Amino acid sequence: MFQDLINEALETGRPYIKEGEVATYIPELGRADKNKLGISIFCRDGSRFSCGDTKDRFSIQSISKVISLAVALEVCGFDMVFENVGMEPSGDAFNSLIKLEGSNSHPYNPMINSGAIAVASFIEPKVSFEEMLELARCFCQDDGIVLDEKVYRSEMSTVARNRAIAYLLESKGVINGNVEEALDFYVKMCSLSVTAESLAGLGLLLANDGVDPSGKRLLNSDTVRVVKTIMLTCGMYDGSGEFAVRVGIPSKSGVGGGLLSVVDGKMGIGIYGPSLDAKGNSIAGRKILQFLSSQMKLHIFAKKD
Ligand SMILES: NC(=O)CC[C@H](N)C(=O)O
Repeated sequence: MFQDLINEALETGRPYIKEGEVATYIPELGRADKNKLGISIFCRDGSRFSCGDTKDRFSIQSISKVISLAVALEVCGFDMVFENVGMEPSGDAFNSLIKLEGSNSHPYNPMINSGAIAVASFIEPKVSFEEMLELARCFCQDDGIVLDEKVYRSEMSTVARNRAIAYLLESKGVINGNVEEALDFYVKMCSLSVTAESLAGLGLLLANDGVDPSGKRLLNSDTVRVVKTIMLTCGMYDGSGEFAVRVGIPSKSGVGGGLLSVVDGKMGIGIYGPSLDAKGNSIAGRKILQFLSSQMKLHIFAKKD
């Protein structure tokens, strides 16, 4: 029954694929097949449902900002992170540097590039990339996660804009360490290869207050609460407000086509759909989640009867 609903959700999203495009500003992402579509749902009771291209690997891109924020909160602490990065939606594109000029020069939030590059600079001296890779595997329950070297090299060859952001952050005193190391760390985190299933695993961890399916606590409760709140308000970039109204499930998108969603206390949802809308969010993914949210009353403010 639930499987039927998921199949139906996927088909509800599929017609929208043609209205979007795959990202091409990172050349390697332009090679993705725009027609791919898959959804995985991992529930707290241990049941798992999948439909479509849920085992295809793609780069996590901005969804890594969730992992990095969680690790930064654990390793550097709440105060250190939020003294340097805000918690407000920016209303601008994910790669914007407009609001970095002016009196309040801090990045608006950790879910956009400027904020995540700052967060990378906080973590990088304390946690190695190899350790982050291992953490990502644990959080997602997926030992198959590796650094996608092609995507990494491709992004590094077109990284000028993020490099500009990083140096602007240094000039404002937000980044104090080695800027190039922070940038490299950020791009490597974006280049982790995941599947819709890995994202469902990560979603379940967050839905379950930071406790993995074996009962082991991987993240503090406070960390998980903060991460989910920032996902709700800022996870879909300048589309976050409308998404919160229409779907109402804390989510994070990436330009690789991934979507991570957390139905609190219930389930983690992972979607792969590389055809993106103008804001860089999976276009079919949005529609799938909207369908599931209304059919299953998953909106955080859905009337419970
Ligand atoms: N929105 C995204 O997924 C952006 C991530 C990408 N690596 C970038 O920095 O541009």
